[in-house]
Amino acid sequence: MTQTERAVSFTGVAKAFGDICAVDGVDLEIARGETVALLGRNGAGKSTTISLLLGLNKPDMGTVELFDGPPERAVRAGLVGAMPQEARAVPRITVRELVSFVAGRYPAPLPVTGVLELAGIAHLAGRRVDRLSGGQTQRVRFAVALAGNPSLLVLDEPTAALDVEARLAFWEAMRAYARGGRTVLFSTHYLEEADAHADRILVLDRGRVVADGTGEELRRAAGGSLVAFDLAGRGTGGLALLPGVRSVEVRGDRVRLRTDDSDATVIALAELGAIRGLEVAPASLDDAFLVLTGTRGAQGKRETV
Ligand SMILES: Nc1ncnc2c1ncn2[C@@H]1O[C@H](COP(=O)(O)OP(=O)(O)OP(=O)(O)O)[C@@H](O)[C@H]1O
Repeated sequence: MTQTERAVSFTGVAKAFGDICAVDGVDLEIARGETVALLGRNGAGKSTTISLLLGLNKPDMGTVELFDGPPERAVRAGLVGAMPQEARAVPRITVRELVSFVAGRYPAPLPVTGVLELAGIAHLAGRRVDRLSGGQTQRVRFAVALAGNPSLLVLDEPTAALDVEARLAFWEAMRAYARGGRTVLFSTHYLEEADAHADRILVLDRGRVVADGTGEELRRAAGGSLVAFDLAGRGTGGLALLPGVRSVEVRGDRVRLRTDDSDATVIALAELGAIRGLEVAPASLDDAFLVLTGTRGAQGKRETV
């Protein structure tokens, strides 16, 4: 990636809080125009990564760059719009006043009315920001992030507290914004959201990037298919050595094989006569996530996908 194509760059970035290594040697690059999901469990390091990216926190080691300079410079230049997880409540001002205030601090903001419409809060324009519901507050935070018409939009768990309808409207607005060539980074716990709305998914676990690719690539990296069958009294010896098999999981009398080559695995099982209750299914993204984060199967390294 050349300098001019790069929006975000982390090189060997680490950040600890006391004994807790929140971010543990992260290298990553995000190109301009990409929509990237930062996916991970609670405590994986997503918010810390985002605060380092925004220059709100300093790394103990390594370098963070936005648009090939320090984050503070990009933020000062109005290139970044953010929606941090914890928004400070500003008492007594209205939604329109807040969005206008934020827009006024950027060199080339979007029209305030347009922002309110895009964030689905035009009907709340006159309401006080400290008297909104959780979902309404979340949409105001989105409007705040959009207000300056930033080149890079950073959203920490943007759909938390949103109901189904608001969630759909949010993603539509986010995609409309991204279509204009802007770069978007959002964090989420939800695999489906990451898969549906990002060009690329970075899976973070214990402060490290353990996988980086599209949803499809993640599924493949975690082992393409699952083959299940009934043991019917036979042993499990040798199953791990069958062609394609990556892991063997036994639950009661049923075995689940994760395999890179389900055809070869099924043929080998047929030769052993182990076909009672045979089922073949593609690995789900949930499943891939559990493998990649080491919750299921042994996996500690970054998957190159
Ligand atoms: N200010 C802080 N002081 C001490 N520990 C912190 C601080 N901020 C984060 N941590 C710890 O660093 C780790 C990573 O936290 P972080 O908030 O980045 O995770 P996350 O992936 O955003 O989690 P969540 O999905 O729950 O929001 C956690 O173990 C957390 O307890």
